[in-house]
Amino acid sequence: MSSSSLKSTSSLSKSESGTGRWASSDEYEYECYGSSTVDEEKARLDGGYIDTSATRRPMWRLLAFMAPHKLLLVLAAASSVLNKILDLAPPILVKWVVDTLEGSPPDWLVTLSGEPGAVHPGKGQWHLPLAIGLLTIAIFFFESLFQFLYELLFKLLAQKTQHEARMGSYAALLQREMRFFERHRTGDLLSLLNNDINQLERFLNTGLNEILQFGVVLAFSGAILFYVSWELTLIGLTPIPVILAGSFLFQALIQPRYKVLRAKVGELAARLENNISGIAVTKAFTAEAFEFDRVDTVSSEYRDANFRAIRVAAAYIPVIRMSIAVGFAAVLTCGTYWVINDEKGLSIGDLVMFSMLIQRLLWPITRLGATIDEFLRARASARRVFTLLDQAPEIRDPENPKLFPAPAKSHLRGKRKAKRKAKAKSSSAAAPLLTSPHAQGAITFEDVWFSYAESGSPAILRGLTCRLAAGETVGIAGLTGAGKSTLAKLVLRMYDVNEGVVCIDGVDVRSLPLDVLRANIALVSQDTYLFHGTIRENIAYGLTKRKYLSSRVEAAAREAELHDFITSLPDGYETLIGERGVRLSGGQRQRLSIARALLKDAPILILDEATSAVDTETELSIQRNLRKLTAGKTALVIAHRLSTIRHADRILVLHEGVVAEEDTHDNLIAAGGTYARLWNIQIGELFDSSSSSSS
Ligand SMILES: Nc1ncnc2c1ncn2[C@@H]1O[C@H](COP(=O)(O)OP(=O)(O)OP(=O)(O)O)[C@@H](O)[C@H]1O
Repeated sequence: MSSSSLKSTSSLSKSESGTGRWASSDEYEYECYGSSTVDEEKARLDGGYIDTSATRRPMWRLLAFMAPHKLLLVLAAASSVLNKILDLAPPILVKWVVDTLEGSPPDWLVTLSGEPGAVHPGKGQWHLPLAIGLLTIAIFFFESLFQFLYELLFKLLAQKTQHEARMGSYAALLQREMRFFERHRTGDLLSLLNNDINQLERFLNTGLNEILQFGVVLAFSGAILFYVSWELTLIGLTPIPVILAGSFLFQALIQPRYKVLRAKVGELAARLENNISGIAVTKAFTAEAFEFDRVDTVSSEYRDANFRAIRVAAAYIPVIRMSIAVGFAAVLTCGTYWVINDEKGLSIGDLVMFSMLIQRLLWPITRLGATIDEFLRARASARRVFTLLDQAPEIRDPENPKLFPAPAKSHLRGKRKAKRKAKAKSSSAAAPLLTSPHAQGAITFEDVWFSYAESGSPAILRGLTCRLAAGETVGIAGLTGAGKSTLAKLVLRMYDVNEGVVCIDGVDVRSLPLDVLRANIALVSQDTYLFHGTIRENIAYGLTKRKYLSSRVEAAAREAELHDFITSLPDGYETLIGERGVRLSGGQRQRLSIARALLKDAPILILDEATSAVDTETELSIQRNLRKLTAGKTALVIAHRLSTIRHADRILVLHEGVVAEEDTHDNLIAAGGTYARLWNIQIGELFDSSSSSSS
């Protein structure tokens, strides 16, 4: 997906800037836990979950989110309303039949027949049965038609919305900076993309329609009932305050339980995802029982959280049913009494219609609990989705992006050259035109301070300054944890510096569009990550078939010393490598990721421990090829094994957050500093290991 399409998808949300606070701040979320204290529970759930406390009115937001499908929503709602109105017609039809049989037909039937006697029941009279029959068929036909329409349209709307919400959330995730992923659990994010979005879909499939139809029933049958007998209506509606009070109580009790439930779903998903990914470690440490217990604990907590919610939900419906039954019984009792005693102007037809309509009004109220239940679940899910959509990425494209300086074109001749020169001169005497999306590759770190934590922890880089000329190959050495990989991450703008500046070709990386910046850098990182798919797809990662040539994929594999291995496989380049490349060895995975970087052919190549897992022979071969691999590129080669970088143009030694030494391998050895000490240790290790193997 291109960055522009990402922008357009995520812009569906009304993006505001994020709050930057994480889970555990929501007291409400944890207050219903009985077995542990709020503080214990908060500590357990601390970190890794989306904090939704700043997101307001999520269901209105959902409605606004569906604005592009306004017409669909209106048509679905109109069909639903018409269906429900027609559904109220049969009791009225029955009343007309009874009234006619009683000798007082409705006015319209009299008008239709021309004279009252024509509709008086008598042997051989077909007017009434035929009119009622035809009307019934017509009503049921349209009722069914509208049912078909609203079901189809609401489901269509649900499908469109869930797809857009999922893609919008995923686009928002793709744009988030590395820190976001470090602070959030993968399982929780997966749960948002799956469970929460599915919850919204479920609500739009059925819940929204139920709420709408309930409103229609309440308005229409309520009006008819009041018209017929306000006394009987009041008797019939007596359970409603009880039902409403029950619903509010239900809402107050169930809402915090659902919040915990959602957090538990995320926690369980995170635990399972983590465990399945780390299955090899679990087996190697025979920690199956340990992991089983850990999952058992989280799954039990999920079950218990569900029980707490179910207990409340299950009690709600029987309580409501009983209060409805009392109201219904009171209607039948009083109504029958009034008809027998000819009071309140109530006919038999009225009473029959009344008892049918009051049922149509009251029974849907028993569903109110389930509908509110679905609504609240959807609201909790919508809140999480909109929280994600609202938070602006910390690392994003600049508002006034710049590009790289255009390379000087010495081949421009004659008039064209003179014209360009004059134009450049008039615009600015010194500043080059920043018009090129392609970098030359000069990298500068100017007095860079950087710390991973937002505050409190010591800085990893403390005023680091260094310059890499375009086309230069620079080795980076230093003790473990010195900040070597951090340099690479800052060039790629995975993080922003706290102070100072990182420039490429003199342009601050924060001024460049992210896709332009990253398109100019090829990275082979310490942790090779391969995707499920074929070897070819992994080498050409991110490129569509139209964009790469098979011959270039194979050339890249050759340069990475992988081609012979690939062709020895029965399926060659089409071999499936399994999830994360599990069917390849560590060294093969590393070589594949080198090939992937070489195919990208970017002006800047970063090799971060790129050969740490390959055998010595392959490493020697890659080293011999290093000049070829890095020809015409700026290469930043990070290595523990100093032999990997000894032929670099220059070597920088990081120590205590700054460049402590900087020179060629030979000069650094001669200087006898940190580098020389590290080199001697490695040579010594080499010597020790070779002498012990020979003895
Ligand atoms: N995402 C992160 N969040 C917090 N601290 C981090 C993060 N990544 C690295 N660090 C810390 O920053 C320091 C520098 O890490 P970095 O990976 O740059 O070191 P390095 O020199 O590449 O180490 P090595 O040679 O072991 O790969 C380390 O102390 C590490 O613990």
